[in-house]
Amino acid sequence: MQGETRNATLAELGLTLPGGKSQEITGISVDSRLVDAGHLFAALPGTRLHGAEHAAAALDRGAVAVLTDRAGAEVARDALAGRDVPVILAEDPRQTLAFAAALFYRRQPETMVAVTGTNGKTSVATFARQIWEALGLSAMNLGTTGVEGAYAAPLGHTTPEPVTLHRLLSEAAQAGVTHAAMEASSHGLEQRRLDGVRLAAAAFTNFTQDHLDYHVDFDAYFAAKAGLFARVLPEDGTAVIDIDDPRGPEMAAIAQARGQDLLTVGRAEGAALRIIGQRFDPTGQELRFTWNGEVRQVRLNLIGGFQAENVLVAAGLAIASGAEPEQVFAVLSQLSTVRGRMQLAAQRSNGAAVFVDYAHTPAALETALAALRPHVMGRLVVVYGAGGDRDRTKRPLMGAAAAAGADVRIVTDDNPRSEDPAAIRLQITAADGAALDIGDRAEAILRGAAALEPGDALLIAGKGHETGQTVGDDVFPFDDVEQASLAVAALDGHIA
Ligand SMILES: CC(=O)N[C@H]1[C@@H](OP(=O)(O)OP(=O)(O)OC[C@H]2O[C@@H](n3ccc(=O)[nH]c3=O)[C@H](O)[C@@H]2O)O[C@H](CO)[C@@H](O)[C@@H]1O[C@H](C)C(=O)N[C@@H](C)C(=O)N[C@H](CCC(=O)O)C(=O)O
Ligand SMILES: Nc1ncnc2c1ncn2[C@@H]1O[C@H](COP(=O)(O)OP(=O)(O)OP(=O)(O)O)[C@@H](O)[C@H]1O
Ligand SMILES: N[C@H](CCC[C@H](N)C(=O)O)C(=O)O
Ligand SMILES: [Mg+2]
Repeated sequence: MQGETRNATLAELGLTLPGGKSQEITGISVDSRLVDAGHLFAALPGTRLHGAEHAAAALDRGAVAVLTDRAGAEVARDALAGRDVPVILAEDPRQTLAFAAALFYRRQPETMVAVTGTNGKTSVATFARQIWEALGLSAMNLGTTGVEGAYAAPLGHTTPEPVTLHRLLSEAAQAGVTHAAMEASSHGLEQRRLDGVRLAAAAFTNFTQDHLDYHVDFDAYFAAKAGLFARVLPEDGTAVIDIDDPRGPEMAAIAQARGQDLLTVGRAEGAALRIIGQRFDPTGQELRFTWNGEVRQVRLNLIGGFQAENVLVAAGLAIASGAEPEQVFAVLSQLSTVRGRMQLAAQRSNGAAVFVDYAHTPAALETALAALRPHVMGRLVVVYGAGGDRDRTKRPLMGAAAAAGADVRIVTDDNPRSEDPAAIRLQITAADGAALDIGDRAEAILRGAAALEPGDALLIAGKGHETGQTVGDDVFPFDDVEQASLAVAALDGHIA
């Protein structure tokens, strides 16, 4: 289905031309290769080049107007010379583009929320969608796992660029979606990709090191995330902040300085949604929390202490955007995890559980194992590996994390890509000498599941939701969740 596209004048998109001239456009493109006749070409400064270098190509493909900055106009001077094409100069063309795209595609789900933070974005956005669905609303989430829920579509980015984003929001709204939760990646915020979205509430989960290849330093990375509250969320919006994170109070202060309402989450005293107790069992946890001082208790069929924080942040977003708190708390027991993130994939007939998680860094493996431990009375078994053609230094660190966190370890292949798989495994076992080395991932999973005694649990780490294994240039179908079921069925004689 097409979004509510139309021909629009630049003036309708908030783009004024010198001399009050008018120009109609049929679409907007940020990439010259995607320009069609009648498009506005947004020539943006990039990390590798200025989009204005491709202005000539965009015009050849039929662009009728160009949006850029001063530097871009300079770059495109020759290309534009002699062509009667209006150029809109903007201080911050990415933000101008975001606003123009919002006006061009017009419709958005009525109630929109966004979540930022280093970890937990996909989980929070998914839980928010599930809460709304359980309340009978037409809802979706948008992010790393694509667009999911009442409207579905694949995505290439966690936070898509504004043209794609607003086309999807418009299509979804037209399909009847009224509630949407989106992930705000730090790249997306920095590049103003979601500046045109009308948010009722926004959330912050936590802040740890990541993406320092893109942001110049830690402070710049924090500033990008803070932009969600300092710039994107309007003053009448509500900020939902996890104040347990060391940077949470700073984020809350930024929101308050804008006059936004604050809904705090965490274990810390004073949190509006405050975790006061958690009891873990093999398939989930009992969560005790207070809402404005009043005690509640709910069952969460979710593994990992941190999921309670994600759930309460999602509940905070639902409440902040208009849902009835009592109704929200009543549906929390129905929430299920994001695919491939601490997902219960199968269970042996002796009760031992098999989990699949996407942990593919030393810190993530450490966190995943530590989060599983309180759920497990017996031994923790882990099947893990490391991808080829990726950071080699993480391999021994992953070995050390597994050795420290799990009782029984099997090192296997992840996505070897162009590397020798056995050599990758050796670099891991260098730091985990007691681990078994079984290259074939299906066999490793079978052996891991076979080792499970009552009360034990198996974590299959590294590939999460992935559905293929890349060996050389080939991608073979491979799904950890499916392999876990097959292994358990083979061992116990039934499909789990
Ligand atoms: C680092 C980064 O975010 N780059 C984004 C940025 O591209 P860039 O600045 O590198 O672009 P460039 O290659 O220098 O080109 C400059 C401009 O010229 C245009 N161009 C380029 C070539 C051409 O022939 N014609 C043309 O018009 C490009 O579309 C671009 O607008 O602007 C482009 C258009 O908006 C984005 O597609 C591109 O995302 C790239 C593909 C990307 O991989 N981004 C990742 C890192 C990202 O955004 N990830 C986050 C999540 C991260 C996480 O949490 O894990 C996400 O939200 O997905
Ligand atoms: N609140 C949290 N605190 C600490 N770790 C978390 C939290 N939530 C999730 N994680 C860890 O981060 C992993 C990824 O979770 P999720 O996909 O929800 O995060 P994300 O922010 O969307 O990540 P990405 O930037 O990769 O899309 C989980 O598998 C888990 O190990
Ligand atoms: N986005 C990450 C995912 C890694 C997942 C892991 N299964 C691997 O293949 O290394 C990367 O490409 O480095
Ligand atoms: Mg994500």
